[in-house]
Amino acid sequence: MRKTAVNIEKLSVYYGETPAITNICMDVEDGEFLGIIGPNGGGKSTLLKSILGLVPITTGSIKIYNEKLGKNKTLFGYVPQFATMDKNFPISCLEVVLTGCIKGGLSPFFRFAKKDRDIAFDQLERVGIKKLANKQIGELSGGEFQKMLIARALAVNPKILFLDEPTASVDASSREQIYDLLEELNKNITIILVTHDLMAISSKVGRLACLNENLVYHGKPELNDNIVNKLYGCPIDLIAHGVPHRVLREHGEEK
Ligand SMILES: Nc1ncnc2c1ncn2[C@@H]1O[C@H](COP(=O)(O)OP(=O)(O)OP(=O)(O)O)[C@@H](O)[C@H]1O
Repeated sequence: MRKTAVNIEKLSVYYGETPAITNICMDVEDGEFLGIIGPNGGGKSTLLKSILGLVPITTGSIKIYNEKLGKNKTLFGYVPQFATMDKNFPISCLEVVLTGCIKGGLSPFFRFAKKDRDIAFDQLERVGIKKLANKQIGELSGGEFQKMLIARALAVNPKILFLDEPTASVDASSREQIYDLLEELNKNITIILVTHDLMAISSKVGRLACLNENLVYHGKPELNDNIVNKLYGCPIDLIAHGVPHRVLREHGEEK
């Protein structure tokens, strides 16, 4: 039987008086590829950040490999939303990946060890962009930029990789490459992916969590009308396995 990588019990997170997620109970198995979907503001990023220990839990608990949260952050790799990084910042692709190797802060004359540079090069190779190591990040395409962020997250040799909308700003071919890369990485790493990409999700992930403040659905990546309506509050075009699954009603259209 597989170990439980993440165990979430009755989790609620409030920002002040505002609930972001309420009463979430969910397990993620070791080696799983979990997709999290839901409408804007549905609490997806908050769920990721609470597992990562980046936002305080209001009530409930999270355990990582059966240990209390906070004891084992080194197990985590995190690819944040694209928009959170300034592409004009003067830093090379390799240097960004090296920041993933920093442990315990920087001193004034800090230099990366050769070992760290080797790790960074290895991770760039793993994601297929080693030749771009010395390029400034402003010169990278959207897809290359995302691969660089994945390489940075891999530099800590994580057991669980968290990604927050890694395909949001990339073209169709880069999106496919990123999903192929995640599929390959999932052979050794548990993956938890937040996405709005319903087209890809059903064919790529092992299980799906649908979040709209509450956990609306958690199970096989097969969505039906009922779940979609509960989740988004309106019909949407849903495409599963690359084939039009069904065409749902337009907004405002009568039954
Ligand atoms: N730092 C914060 N302070 C106050 N409220 C916040 C904060 N971060 C998120 N929220 C609120 O919490 C709720 C959930 O937000 P969250 O970003 O987790 O949703 P999301 O599903 O990731 O959204 P999106 O798909 O738009 O990225 C929203 O109502 C949002 O406005």
